[in-house]
Amino acid sequence: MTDAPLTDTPQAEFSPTDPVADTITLPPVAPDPYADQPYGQDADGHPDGGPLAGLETREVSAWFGSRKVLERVSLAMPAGEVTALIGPSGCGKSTYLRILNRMHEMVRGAALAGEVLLDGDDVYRPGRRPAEVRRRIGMVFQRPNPFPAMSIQDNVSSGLKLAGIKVSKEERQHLVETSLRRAGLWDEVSTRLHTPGGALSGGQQQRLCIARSLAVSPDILLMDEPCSALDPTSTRRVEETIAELRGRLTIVIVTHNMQQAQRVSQTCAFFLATHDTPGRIVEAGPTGQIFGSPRDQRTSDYVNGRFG
Ligand SMILES: Nc1ncnc2c1ncn2[C@@H]1O[C@H](COP(=O)(O)OP(=O)(O)OP(=O)(O)O)[C@@H](O)[C@H]1O
Repeated sequence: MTDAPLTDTPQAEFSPTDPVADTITLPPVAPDPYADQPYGQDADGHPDGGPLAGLETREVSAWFGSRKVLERVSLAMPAGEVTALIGPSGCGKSTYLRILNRMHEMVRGAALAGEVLLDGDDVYRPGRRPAEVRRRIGMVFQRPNPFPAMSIQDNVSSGLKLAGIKVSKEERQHLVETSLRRAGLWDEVSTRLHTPGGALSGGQQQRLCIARSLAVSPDILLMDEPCSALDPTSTRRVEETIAELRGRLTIVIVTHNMQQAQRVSQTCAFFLATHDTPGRIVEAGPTGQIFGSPRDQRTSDYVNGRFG
């Protein structure tokens, strides 16, 4: 947590016309620093490969135009764990999440200051390509967004195409199965991989989107209220998937559901903004502590439903 005066200025400004910022939709990503790395399996053919990566922000501030919406947010999101971001509407949780994988810069007039360290290396380092960052830091959105007319298996492998990753047919089939298994969807769809993604239920579609993100073997998975459009049963299934993924990759989830934050996360950060101050972290720490014995009265009021 930081409580410094408002003296910083934007260190980077972006525009949608920035050719580098546009590369998320322009495969292939070249040169590919991970070209030799097997996707979805380690050297022994087991799912996953490589060490787990953590994420950390230092003094991150953000603006939309001249309006500052985040103030010096410092937070460590431990490798292999689930970190929950909680706080009232408008306090900057989604903006913060989108800063983590360089999606913030896709908004005209957006700016930021501070550092975002993926395994100690700043994702905003000059020369670092946004598309490579977004491949290592995947994102699942509030509303499931599969390609509705595309088959289930093509939905999963579309992530590879978007990232410019070339694999053989056999590797692709293996990856589709591995990703669907890890997303907890394989048993429900293995006999109908050629049917359209749009034919699945909302909860299944969300797990399909998780599988699509997993296909490119990200280090980090960002989830922006992934269950807010789902019924309780689907929500429980997605939470089970999150629990199964824990330890395999690092997850950061925005949620308004306090029970969900307690169920799925090990670390929790409480954000708060007021009408004339930008969003900042009031308190962050082990989830048990944030909910069981918060240090700040505002945290206590929020997690106990007394405001927001
Ligand atoms: N594209 C944008 N252009 C201008 N202002 C924006 C934009 N996106 C968000 N904001 C503003 O930034 C502030 C933080 O918004 P953000 O969506 O990050 O909050 P949040 O905590 O995720 O809210 P919620 O819980 O309702 O989703 C808000 O005041 C919002 O109006």
